[in-house]
Amino acid sequence: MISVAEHRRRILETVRRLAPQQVPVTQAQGCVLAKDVEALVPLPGFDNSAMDGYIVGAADVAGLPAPDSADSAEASDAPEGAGQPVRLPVDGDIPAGDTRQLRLEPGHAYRIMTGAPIPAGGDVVIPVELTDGGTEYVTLHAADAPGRHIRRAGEDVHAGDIVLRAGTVLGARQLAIAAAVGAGELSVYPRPRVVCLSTGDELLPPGSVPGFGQVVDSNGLMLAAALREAGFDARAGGVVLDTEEAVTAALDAALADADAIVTTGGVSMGAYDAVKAALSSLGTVAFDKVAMQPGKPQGFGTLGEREVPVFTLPGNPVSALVSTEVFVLPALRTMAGLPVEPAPPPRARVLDGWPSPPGRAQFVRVIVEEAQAEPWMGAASGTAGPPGPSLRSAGGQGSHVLQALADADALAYVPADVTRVEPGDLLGYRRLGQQGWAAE
Ligand SMILES: Nc1nc2c(c(=O)[nH]1)N[C@H]1C(S)=C(S)[C@@H](COP(=O)(O)OP(=O)(O)OC[C@H]3O[C@@H](n4cnc5c(N)ncnc54)[C@H](O)[C@@H]3O)O[C@H]1N2
Ligand code: MOO
Repeated sequence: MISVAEHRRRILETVRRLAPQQVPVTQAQGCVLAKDVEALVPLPGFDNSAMDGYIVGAADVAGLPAPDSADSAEASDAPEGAGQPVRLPVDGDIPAGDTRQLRLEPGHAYRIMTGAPIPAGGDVVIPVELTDGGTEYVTLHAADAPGRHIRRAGEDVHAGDIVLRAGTVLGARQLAIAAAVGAGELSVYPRPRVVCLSTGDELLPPGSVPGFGQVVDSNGLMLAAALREAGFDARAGGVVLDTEEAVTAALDAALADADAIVTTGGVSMGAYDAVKAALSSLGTVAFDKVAMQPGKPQGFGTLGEREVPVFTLPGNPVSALVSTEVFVLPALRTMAGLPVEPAPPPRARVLDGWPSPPGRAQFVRVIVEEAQAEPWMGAASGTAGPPGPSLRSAGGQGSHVLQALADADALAYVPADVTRVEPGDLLGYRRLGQQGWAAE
């Protein structure tokens, strides 16, 4: 038997980051940038209005009171005539998207909308609330200092600025700035494409009601979904019969476009273990017993000229998912240019206890009990944080037990030398089905 760490090391020493590709900015979500993104244009791209209102020259509104003093203007000791409303002719509307390069004449106004370009000669925007809202003529009651309510070209980003650095993971906010500064395509490490093959004569496609001796292929669906949840382009490749020929043909077909292949089933000691049979004469896949529960029978190697990594996982559903979390996801993250693990695993105290097999690391399906369900916006700043969460077993820990797997929030890790977990013990755990990677 080899250790979990040894098997992981062998996998991580074999897989390589995929070659960078140019992809449209609309398809780059979740990818890691391979090159810095430089702004083609400044942000904002032009001086524009932050309010719906009127754009006027500073000299025309110099005598108006500031908005917050408008009500008390008459009582002030301002000179005669100061504070009186100003009436200006309105030369037209400037809506957002107006590409005319307009000039504002002294003594005139334009009605202007939020986001619309400021005409030459315009100094200050008077929000519509401080006016009578006129369209031919407008009466203005108050005015701010010049520049107010104008968003200046380049105040956010200058043309030529690096807005995103190579290595950044492209999430929603990063995609927004890349698109805003005019990027059409980005150089990224692509998301690995993965095919998940389910081997077994007993398997029926999802949607079937199984008869005696039959089992629905839940693995293909589950693993492809888990990999997609983690940000990869995974698909279930369907059921493959337990013959060497069927497995060889399915692997050949998957090799056409997959960057990695995951199989489940057919890797233990059975007389019909077709995956072992097919791969013994193909590629570099080696089969090992790994000191873990569940997930003991494992195979890994590469296939074909592109040296596509192949993970042959055990067929028991819990074993397949645990193997995916422990071996497949770190490998795919490496191929995608991401850190091997999304973040250091948190640790929490165990509420109950359970036995753990001697000499094997145990991956336990657990419920994470939050100590305090406080909405994040309700937390008062400057006070001591709430106590951390606790862990309890999600139920049956057999490698066929789907209910506890479905109910669990996380996998807790019990080192190989521990034979019993006691209430109050501290265990590291990893949330299941969670995204949210941090860039290095
Ligand atoms: N004599 C021994 N027998 C077994 C050993 C061993 O060391 N000596 N190891 C056991 C362990 S541990 C595991 S894990 C399993 C792994 O077996 P295989 O990878 O060969 O998987 P199968 O035999 O094909 O299936 C096991 C189990 O899982 C169900 N299964 C398979 N594929 C799917 C699927 N796509 N969706 C849902 N369920 C699936 C299958 O029906 C079986 O019940 O071997 C032990 N045996
Ligand atoms: O190792 Mo198997 O994966 O326990 O059931």
